[in-house]
Amino acid sequence: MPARAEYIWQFPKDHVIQSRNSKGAQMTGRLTRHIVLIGMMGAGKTAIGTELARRLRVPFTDSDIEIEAAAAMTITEIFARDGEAFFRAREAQVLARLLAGPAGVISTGGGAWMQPGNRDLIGASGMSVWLNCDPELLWQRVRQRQTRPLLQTADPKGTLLRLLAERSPVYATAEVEFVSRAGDSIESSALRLIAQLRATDPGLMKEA
Ligand SMILES: Nc1ncnc2c1ncn2[C@@H]1O[C@H](COP(=O)(O)OP(=O)(O)O)[C@@H](O)[C@H]1O
Ligand SMILES: O=C(O)C1=C[C@@H](OP(=O)(O)O)[C@@H](O)[C@H](O)C1
Ligand SMILES: [Mg+2]
Repeated sequence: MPARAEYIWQFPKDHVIQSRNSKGAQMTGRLTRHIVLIGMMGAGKTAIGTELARRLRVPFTDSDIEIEAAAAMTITEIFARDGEAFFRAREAQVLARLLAGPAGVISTGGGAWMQPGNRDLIGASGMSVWLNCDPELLWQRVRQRQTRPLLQTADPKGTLLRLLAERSPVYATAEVEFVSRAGDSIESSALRLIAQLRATDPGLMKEA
């Protein structure tokens, strides 16, 4: 039995177990591996991932939401109190735990794919999908919200563009690239993504 703090990070909380159980019957046999959404802040990993899982009737998890639940703190509070390195360690633990669970849609935080260990783990049991998004569209989506500590700088747009430039070559190593377009709704993006995933891997979704 791990110490209490490790237990909280590495194992699901009760509500996660229950939501998985209640959806388990629907889901069994439908996805042969996880669909793991990666990409920049504002690309729509959380929004499109939620809709994708709803349409596929598979469990949806988001590593940021899981971290916040385990810590009983917001991402902003975790960064402020414990720093980015602490957050990255927790993120890796949470991802490992989600990847060990039943196949579903997992939305990651924008920095998760930058860690080689995370990429290896995701590749072992999931299909990595890069939500690629135009820089201006990213900025329009993230500028409204103060929930991303990495963008709390004197020049948040410049920071976003710098991070995007640094990260894009690594994001591009994902198995699938999905281009998120300005005119598309979340719903139409999810439908287009399902079609693309089916075409990429016909064995990914098994009919129930
Ligand atoms: N077509 C779209 N695809 C994705 N997100 C969209 C779209 N249109 C509007 N949005 C909004 O943009 C934001 C995307 O943020 P989010 O899903 O949190 O991205 P991420 O998890 O990648 O940081 C959300 O507020 C979402 O409602
Ligand atoms: O890009 C990043 O390094 C981060 C992205 C955020 O998630 P979203 O990509 O869902 O906004 C969150 O994990 C944290 O603020 C760090
Ligand atoms: Mg998100």
